[in-house]
Amino acid sequence: MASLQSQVSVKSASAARRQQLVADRLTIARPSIHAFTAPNCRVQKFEVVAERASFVSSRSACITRATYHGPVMAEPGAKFAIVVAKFNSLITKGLLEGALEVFESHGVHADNVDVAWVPGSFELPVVAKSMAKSGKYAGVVCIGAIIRGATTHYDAVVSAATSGVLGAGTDTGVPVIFGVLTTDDLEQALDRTGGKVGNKGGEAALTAVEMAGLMSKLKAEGKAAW
Ligand SMILES: Nc1c(NC[C@H](O)[C@H](O)[C@H](O)CO)[nH]c(=O)[nH]c1=O
Ligand SMILES: CC(=O)[C@@H](O)COP(=O)(O)O
Repeated sequence: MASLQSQVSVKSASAARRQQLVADRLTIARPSIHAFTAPNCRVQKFEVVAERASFVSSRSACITRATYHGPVMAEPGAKFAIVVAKFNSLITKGLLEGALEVFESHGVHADNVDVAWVPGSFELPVVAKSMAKSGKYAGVVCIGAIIRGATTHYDAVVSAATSGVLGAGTDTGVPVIFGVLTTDDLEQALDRTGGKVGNKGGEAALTAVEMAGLMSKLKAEGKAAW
């Protein structure tokens, strides 16, 4: 497609030159025009100087893109699971409360949220994946609090929990949400458990509602594999 500069130059070119440029351009452009003559697409007569603008406007009139968003309210009857680590339970109990409150305020009845307790964040993935694979839940929230200690054990647990929770979702097609704090100290964790940074457990629950609704829409239109 010719640049805007060359289109402007066409106007000032001699008549003969102008005819040649038009012929060249329409030859170049014609295949593109045919590409957008869909049944509902009205192909406008292209005036050479304004050709590019007309082409773009005509093209945009022919795009029928589908766009999907997840909802903020859960579908009626949708069930969710929360897998929560006992380690650092001072924190994880607060994160769990935040998640339960958000589920309740976003259309998920308390009876439709199952809670499974595991020893530590390292154990979150195996239970999360198993529950996701059961097909009983629209989404699974994983809650943990990994707080750095004196050794590199922190890194091992963070890595395992992160990749494990990710895999539980991608392997099953069920949204599995990472509601696991990874902090340098207790204060940072408290700040994210209803403190000045909010409640990350509640945020994870909201993400679960949105993702579950999105997957439901995509599945309904045959656009999600699971
Ligand atoms: N240090 C933390 C742990 N460590 C325990 C592991 O998660 C795991 O239970 C153990 O290695 C046995 O497999 N877990 C946390 O959730 N948070 C921590 O800070
Ligand atoms: C995240 C951990 O595993 C960590 O809290 C354990 O503490 P430490 O490294 O002092 O053994």
